[in-house]
Amino acid sequence: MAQFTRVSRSVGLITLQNPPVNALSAVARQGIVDAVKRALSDPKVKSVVICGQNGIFCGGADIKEFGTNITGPPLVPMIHAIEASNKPVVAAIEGSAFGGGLELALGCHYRVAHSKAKLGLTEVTLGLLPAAGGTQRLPRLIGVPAALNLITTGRHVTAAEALQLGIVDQVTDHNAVDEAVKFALSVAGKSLDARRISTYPCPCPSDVDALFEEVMQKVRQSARGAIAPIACVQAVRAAATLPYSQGMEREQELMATLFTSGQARALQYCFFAQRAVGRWSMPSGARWDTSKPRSIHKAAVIGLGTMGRGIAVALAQTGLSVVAVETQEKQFMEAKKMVSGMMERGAKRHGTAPPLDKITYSQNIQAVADVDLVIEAVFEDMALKEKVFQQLSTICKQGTFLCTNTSALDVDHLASQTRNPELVVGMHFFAPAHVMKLLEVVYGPRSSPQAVATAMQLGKKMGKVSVAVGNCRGFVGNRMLKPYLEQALFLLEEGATPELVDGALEEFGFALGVFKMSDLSGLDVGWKVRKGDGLVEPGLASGPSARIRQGRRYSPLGDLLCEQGRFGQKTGQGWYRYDKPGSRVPRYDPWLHSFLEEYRTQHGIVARRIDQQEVLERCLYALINEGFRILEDGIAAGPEDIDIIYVFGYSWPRHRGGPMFYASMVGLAKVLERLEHYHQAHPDVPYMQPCNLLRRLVASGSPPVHKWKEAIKKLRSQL
Ligand SMILES: CCC[C@H](O)CC(=O)SCCNC(=O)CCNC(=O)[C@H](O)C(C)(C)COP(=O)([O-])OP(=O)([O-])OC[C@H]1O[C@@H](n2cnc3c(N)ncnc32)[C@H](O)[C@@H]1OP(=O)([O-])[O-]
Repeated sequence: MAQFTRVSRSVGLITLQNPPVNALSAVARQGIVDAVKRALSDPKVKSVVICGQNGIFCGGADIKEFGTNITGPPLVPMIHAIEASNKPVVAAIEGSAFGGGLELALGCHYRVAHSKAKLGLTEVTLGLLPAAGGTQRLPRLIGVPAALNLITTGRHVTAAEALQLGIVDQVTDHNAVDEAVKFALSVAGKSLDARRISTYPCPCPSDVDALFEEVMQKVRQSARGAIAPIACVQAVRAAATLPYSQGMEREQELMATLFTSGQARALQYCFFAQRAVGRWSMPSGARWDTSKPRSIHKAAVIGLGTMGRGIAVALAQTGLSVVAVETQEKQFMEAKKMVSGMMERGAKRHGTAPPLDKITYSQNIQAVADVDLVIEAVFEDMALKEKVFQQLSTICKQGTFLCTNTSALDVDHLASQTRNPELVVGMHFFAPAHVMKLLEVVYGPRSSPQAVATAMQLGKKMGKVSVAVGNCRGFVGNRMLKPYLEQALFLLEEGATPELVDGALEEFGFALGVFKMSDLSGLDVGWKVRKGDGLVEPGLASGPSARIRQGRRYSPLGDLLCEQGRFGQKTGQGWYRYDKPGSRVPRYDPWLHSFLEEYRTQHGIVARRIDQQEVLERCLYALINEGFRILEDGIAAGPEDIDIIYVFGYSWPRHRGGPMFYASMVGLAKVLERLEHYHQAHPDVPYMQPCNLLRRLVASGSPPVHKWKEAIKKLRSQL
């Protein structure tokens, strides 16, 4: 797991060999300890280089070991031994040096990085802190403010930035290992007194207390309830205020608390779930590893509204040639300007040239004749989309994949409008499409595995986290959102306020509560859908029967707001009041509160006190219950798919691991009991009726979330 060789006569080369990312597993650590001993005891070796095989230095501690009985030599003494060595040790950093990997490099006396390498203390993203001396060495090397920034965010820095910050000593475009060997030869025999970072004083601004207070306040605000970023600040504070050995003790103490926390489990689950969704499968048995994608060189976007513009930018930024089609003159002119602006701003942020020449614009749909893939993003109207798919089917060359960006409509019905339904899939982007990471790839019963594989691969190329899901109304994300939104409205009817509901959800960790989110997306969007579904009735009848539609409880509150022209931020009024149309800061609106009171009086509802616990249970368990139905229906292959969709597309707090993981943490029996309780209290709300799958999982002993897929398969086979 770590190979020792002697190169250039006097350099001991230690190569980490633990594919795919050279993680520091027990065996790898033992390999390093043995190789270092050998290098130090070999009189022919005058200096040492540590590198990783296959162009990657080290992905850090082995995350798979966490939660198990960890054996093998611990990291901290191993790194101390390297730092204490009397022969210079140089880290040759290629690919990535993350977490414990960078901590290992910081224990070396010098660091040489390839120009394409990325470095970072990423532990915070896994609910941890850099506990192999990272919180104590990095501030000593680059100063407290810069170290705080890196450690509390876990962000990756390029080799160039690492050089500028002083993390690495040299950056090369050539082979980093060869350069590190040359470097090692040049420093052999030199004094190492000034190269052991743990002996450095910690450069600190004069007013340490004020600095940490300010940072802590910022971190608390952005952490949304996550505990690791706060522990990171506390550990760096120890570096700034205590001698190294005491700082290390504090680092270990803080890590001990984080290591066994539910948040760390949730974040590590998300890490693996994000990778697991790439290994998609379809009910037909088609899979990621047996389905070959086709390469896409030229793509088209039809419809340049908000979504279409974002999709066109995302495609062009990937390097594809894009044909952007908009038939309406006004929208066409506006979109051209907006798309160029978006690309210029993106390029400025990344210090690159905007890919303006990648996009050609047309007002004629015939312009898509020679593209490999089309993404339709016209208005969410089935008749309109049907027409577009019929046209595309005749215009496009043989074999062109036809994708729809619909957020809820029937993908299979659209496929039925074409000559080759197997080429049709959904590519459901989230707004703004060039920024948001999530992509739902929706397959219908006739979508070919190749069409799914191609959309998944294109999503990956665009930097998206793509999740393959089955076809149903709203797919996974929006289907689960419906009962969540519905409960929020029922809570208002019964006595809650938008402030109370949003407060509870934001305290749970959502970036925005449900009502602030609705104001941001526009209340008219759902109104149009409900009208289409025949749910909206004009005027305001009173009494309980006015709140039953299609045989189930219905709240017309959202419709009533829309009738008043209150569409949310865009009109300056919605569930909150805004200073002017387009403003983003929600303010308490006395009108809304009187409106709610009048509404309750009219319907004979006596407002009652509702607490945050009830808000969370009703909104979240209704959503989770629908998640179980989605699993039962086979629309999502496993809980990981649902959780990743919620974390990346719906701002579900990552440190709570996604709704299905959260349910497993709460306990399935408890979720079931609360659903039963609320269903008894509200028998006219079918979403609250516990799903069969949930009952059966509880009956089978509530297996942990990573065993659900297997359990569901078994339960299905018993039917
Ligand atoms: C005492 C305290 C010590 C310390 O302070 C704590 C830490 O270091 S915490 C650690 C801090 N480190 C981090 O936060 C870095 C975490 N890792 C990464 O950010 C990316 O994996 C990396 C950029 C390295 C490569 O990206 P890429 O090229 O797109 O490749 P990919 O991402 O698809 O991964 C390929 C496969 O490797 C797997 N795997 C990966 N890393 C680890 C690991 N550490 N362990 C185990 N497995 C790991 C991954 O699951 C996947 O498996 P599979 O079965 O094929 O799905």
